Amino acid sequence: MAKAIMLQGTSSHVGKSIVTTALCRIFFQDGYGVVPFKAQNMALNSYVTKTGGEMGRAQVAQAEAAGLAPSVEMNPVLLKPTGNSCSQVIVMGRPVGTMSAQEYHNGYSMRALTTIKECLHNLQQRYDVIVVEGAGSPAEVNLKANDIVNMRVAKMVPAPVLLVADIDRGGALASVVGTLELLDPDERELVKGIVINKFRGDIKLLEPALQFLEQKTGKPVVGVIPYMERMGIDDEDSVSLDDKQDSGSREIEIAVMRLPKISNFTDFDALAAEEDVTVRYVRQGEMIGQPDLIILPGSKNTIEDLLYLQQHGYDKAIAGLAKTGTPVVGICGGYQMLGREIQDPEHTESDRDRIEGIGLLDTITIFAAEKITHQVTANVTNQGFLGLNYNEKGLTGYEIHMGRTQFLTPVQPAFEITGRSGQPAASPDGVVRKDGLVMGTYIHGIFDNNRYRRAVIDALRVRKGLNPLTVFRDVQAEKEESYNQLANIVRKSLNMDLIYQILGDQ
Ligand SMILES: NC(=O)CC[C@H](N)C(=O)O
Repeated sequence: MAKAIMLQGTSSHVGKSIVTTALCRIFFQDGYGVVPFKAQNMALNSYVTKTGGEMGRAQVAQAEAAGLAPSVEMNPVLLKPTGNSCSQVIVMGRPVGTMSAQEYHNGYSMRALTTIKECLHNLQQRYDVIVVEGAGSPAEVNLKANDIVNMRVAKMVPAPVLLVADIDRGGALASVVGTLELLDPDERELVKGIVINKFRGDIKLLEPALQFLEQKTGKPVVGVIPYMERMGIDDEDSVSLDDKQDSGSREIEIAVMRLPKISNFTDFDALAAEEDVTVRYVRQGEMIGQPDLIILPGSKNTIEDLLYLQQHGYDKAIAGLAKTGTPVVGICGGYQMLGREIQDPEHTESDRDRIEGIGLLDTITIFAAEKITHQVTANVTNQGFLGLNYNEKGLTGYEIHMGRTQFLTPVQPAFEITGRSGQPAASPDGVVRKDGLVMGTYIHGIFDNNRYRRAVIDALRVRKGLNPLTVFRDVQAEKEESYNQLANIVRKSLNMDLIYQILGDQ
């Protein structure tokens, strides 16, 4: 039977996910069979497992840190907000419907608890340590009755809890004391320590505050973790996307349209980490400017996001720039938008039956109720995007979509899908427009393919009269390195003896 430890926060975005990831790697380094768990996640930045199940990305990073292949048991419930206070509810990797917040909290969430219990039970049988993550704050007294992710889970496991507070924003002391005050006595009893996260400054100045906290609450401060710059580790939700800094001013500028319902924004992280690339998110009201490439990202609600582009004149701006030679890439929802029309006869995403697309590709997309979620492998043969003549076998990525795209005239596909969820496949994917300036694809994560990413960037360089760069980055190896670095920092910052003692007391 596994031992467990749970990270809960004084509010969202205090850094629970990253501390959970760090603990997963620390226990992994120390030789334990460790597994992450978060009962319910709310995020549009999802991932597709080997068997085609959808789950939150933070648990994927945690699984990788734990040396495991991600599986939906680690995050049995995923809520993907679609707009109008509704979410698509994913249970064990598959969508079970779109529900309003009311329907979910007052009717459905408690039913999901049985699944959550089963997953926990299975993981407890198979691993030595479970690192459980909560969500938001456990002290939302109005939501507590239907909570399936914080204290109810802690009691179910049962797991000792570390309460994480963000000191960077200020108010950390009050939020720790206040959170503990609002918990029921048995819940408060489960909290075994406090973690101060995102600290910058002089620790000497903080020390009296730590003593105060220990005296006031009777709980030990388990550690103070320094503020860490982004370490190339996947974030949980689009709150973090808005915190992302554009990556400086480098030779190649890629403008990514910041759609209100952007999904899978991790598609662009590997581009942003290139030394010669700036990824600039074009937020509402901002100009697109004169980038070297425009990317329309994936979207949980293609029609609403296309309407957003139209309302702000971005559709015309993109079409205008494409006309004067700026290359455009659309990924998944962005690919759908680039076509002539999108139809949603069953209203799977919005109330509209149809909407006119940006019209850069000769395609039409029709939404179907059945969702396609697969990890894919793909080949690319003579891909002429940006005038390249690019060939590579065994590219990897994943598909998450309800829409099916048809070609109105014969087109040059962008990729050839050769495998889906481990089964052989043979189907064309996407389009490269004849002039090589516009490309659409359903494959998320396509720029995580190291050689392909570099080829596209180098083609952009050549268009600008710059020489190609002779660099090769292995983003997967870099990620591994980031988990180790993270673990080193957190190990130094936390009293690991105390954490092992808390684990051992179970
Ligand atoms: N991941 C995406 O971009 C999804 C696009 C669109 N919402 C669909 O389901 O087809």
